Amino acid sequence: MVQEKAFPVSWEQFHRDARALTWRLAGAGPFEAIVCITRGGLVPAAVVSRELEIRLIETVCVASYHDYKTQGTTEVLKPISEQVRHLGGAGGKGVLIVDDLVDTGKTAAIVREMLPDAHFATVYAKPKGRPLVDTFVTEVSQDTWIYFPWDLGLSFQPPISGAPS
Ligand SMILES: O=P(O)(O)OC[C@H]1O[C@H](OP(=O)(O)OP(=O)(O)O)[C@H](O)[C@@H]1O
Ligand code: HPA
Ligand SMILES: [Mg+2]
Repeated sequence: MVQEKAFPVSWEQFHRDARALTWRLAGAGPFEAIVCITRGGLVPAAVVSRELEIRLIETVCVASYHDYKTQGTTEVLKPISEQVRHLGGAGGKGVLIVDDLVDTGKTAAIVREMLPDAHFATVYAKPKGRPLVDTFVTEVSQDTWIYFPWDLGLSFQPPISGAPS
């Protein structure tokens, strides 16, 4: 899909939104562990784990967008450890899965299958992936590209009215 709109997020805004996610999750627990979907889930998982005082953190390593904005085959580079898979029964009850966003929902569908009873949380959601998420903070349209602070740098911005003369 052509991404027509841009949604740039600063570190401060991301921190605020990740905290807002934690407020929404407060009544959904208790959670014994967090499974963070790398790499995008690492930053919100750090904030959520701090706020909910969860110290058992596991990763599931999934790569889907190999080129900028272009989705390729979704690869699971590292699965969820047996220790965490067996918490609270085989389905993952009491486990919180965290990612930065859900877009098409492909990544979320793969990880959900690993732990069907876990609670799935993202900071941002696009309409296609939204049904796969239990808790999120902000929805953006499908044709919006979210620019995360760890992918950005300071650069010249042309005036909104057009290119500079
Ligand atoms: O809903 P989807 O269409 O599957 O897209 C969402 C996923 O895409 C991004 O990860 P990416 O594969 O770019 O890897 P990264 O987290 O290492 O940046 C993002 O962090 C989500 O995990
Ligand atoms: O909108 C997005 N922004 C950053 N990474 C992404 N991966 C899938 N969709 C997005
Ligand atoms: Mg990711």
